[in-house]
Amino acid sequence: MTKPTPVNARIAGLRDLEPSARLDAVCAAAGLDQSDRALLSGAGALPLATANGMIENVVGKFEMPMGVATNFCVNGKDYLIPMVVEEPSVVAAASYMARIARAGGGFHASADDPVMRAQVQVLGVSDPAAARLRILEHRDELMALANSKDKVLTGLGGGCKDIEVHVFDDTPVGPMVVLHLIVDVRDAMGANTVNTMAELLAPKVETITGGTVRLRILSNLADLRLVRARVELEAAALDTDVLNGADVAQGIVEACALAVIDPYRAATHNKGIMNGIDPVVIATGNDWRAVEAGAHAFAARSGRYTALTRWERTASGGLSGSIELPMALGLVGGATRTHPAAQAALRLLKVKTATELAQLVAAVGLAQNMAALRALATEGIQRGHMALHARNIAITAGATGADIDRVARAIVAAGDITVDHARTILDET
Ligand SMILES: CC(C)(COP(=O)([O-])OP(=O)([O-])OC[C@H]1O[C@@H](n2cnc3c(N)ncnc32)[C@H](O)[C@@H]1OP(=O)([O-])[O-])[C@@H](O)C(=O)NCCC(=O)NCCSC(=O)C[C@@](C)(O)CC(=O)[O-]
Ligand SMILES: NC(=O)C1=CN([C@@H]2O[C@H](COP(=O)(O)OP(=O)(O)OC[C@H]3O[C@@H](n4cnc5c(N)ncnc54)[C@H](OP(=O)(O)O)[C@@H]3O)[C@@H](O)[C@H]2O)C=CC1
Repeated sequence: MTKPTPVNARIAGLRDLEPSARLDAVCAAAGLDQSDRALLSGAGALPLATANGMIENVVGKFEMPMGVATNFCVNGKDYLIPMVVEEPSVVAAASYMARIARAGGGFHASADDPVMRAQVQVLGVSDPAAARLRILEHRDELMALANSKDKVLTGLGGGCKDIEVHVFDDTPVGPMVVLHLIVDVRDAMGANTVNTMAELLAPKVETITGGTVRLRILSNLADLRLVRARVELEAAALDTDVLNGADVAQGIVEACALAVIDPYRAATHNKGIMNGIDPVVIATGNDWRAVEAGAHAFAARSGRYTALTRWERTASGGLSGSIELPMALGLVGGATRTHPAAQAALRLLKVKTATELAQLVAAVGLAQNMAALRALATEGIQRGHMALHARNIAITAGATGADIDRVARAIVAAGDITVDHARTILDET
């Protein structure tokens, strides 16, 4: 078997090319063929008949831009990152921080096994404490039943691995027993897989407990499927012509401190992290609502909503950043296999397992957070963000073709990035 060519994620000057030439450069760097090139370009990427098979009452398709973040090195391997997002400056910011990080060895990531929970809610149990023990006495039998249907998953080494029972003595509807199925879903996101198992077990659970089963559904708080990424930099890596790297590092640490203690800041801080995570989740056809729900529930797990990242100074005066959060992503199942462009995005990423994809996504989230904190702690968000948003403003004002960049440059130079000003410039020419 021939070894796949390693990707070089450092494509200098990509931003200066036209989209078509950029795509050529990306495909060349990743060794993708013409059919993947066509899918990534968006042309005919999702046939209407396929879209019609994905959701209900389909009337058409809604297009979004796909960009590619450069410079990412995670666990010593380079990756080009497809990002589907409507917000300017996100792809640039991720690429920028990945460029800084790669000089120090890039990001280091690790992940738990791909284990999800499904909940089976049991009501009307007169002896919940004893019912819990009766369920645990039947643990092996319940696990065998759960694993009896999905031979593909068990054949791959996945399947139900454990059972937990949680008892809530006092709820608005009386005592409640909640069984958790702990399932290794391998390369699936796993919702359909674990839901099928939970529904299969329900009659048996009713017999064991004497209660009535109501909900049988996965939990999006995928706290057994955590992913982690970290980055470490010398302070000098953050030096610029006008900024001292040590001051920037200290500013990032101080910015993070507010997000750790204050939910008002934590919500925005975590939104910035999801700016990096969601676009990759979407590009690969994964369920971003599930990832969002898991991230925010995890951020609030102590009872107080907090930041998903931590930024600290190292002993040598450098900067270290880390992130940990649930990450339920699949390479199979859901839309990952039905959307042709999602398949092409996965080929661009060259990930072999859902766990590898999760690690990458965490690294992008960390990079995005670093970019936002770096900007916020120094010049503020508006200079870099608004300079890129200026092209949106120019389009809103009616600019087309070459006028978009011309008008954007003019409103940035004038320091008046408004639709009114863009219209004035358009009217003058
Ligand atoms: C926007 C930058 C990167 C500009 O920063 P800059 O200093 O003007 O960038 P530069 O021109 O020196 O370029 C540096 C590198 O950035 C990348 N880059 C730079 N420009 C481009 C471009 N046009 N197209 C593609 N890549 C670009 C590119 O990698 C480039 O290196 P190269 O490869 O060229 O050698 C910087 O100001 C930044 O990182 N700002 C933060 C932006 C951000 O966080 N945006 C998210 C939206 S705001 C928000 O929603 C979240 C927030 C902020 O509220 C979260 C929070 O509060 O925590
Ligand atoms: N709360 C939530 O988040 C909910 C989300 N969803 C949706 O569920 C979907 C994801 O469910 P998911 O279970 O991942 O999808 P699927 O059921 O489509 O795919 C999983 C199945 O793929 C097969 N499979 C083949 N190869 C592998 C492999 N390498 N690793 C694992 N499984 C493999 C398995 O069995 P086999 O071949 O026998 O099928 C497995 O059961 C998403 O669309 C999501 O939006 C649904 C309900 C709730």
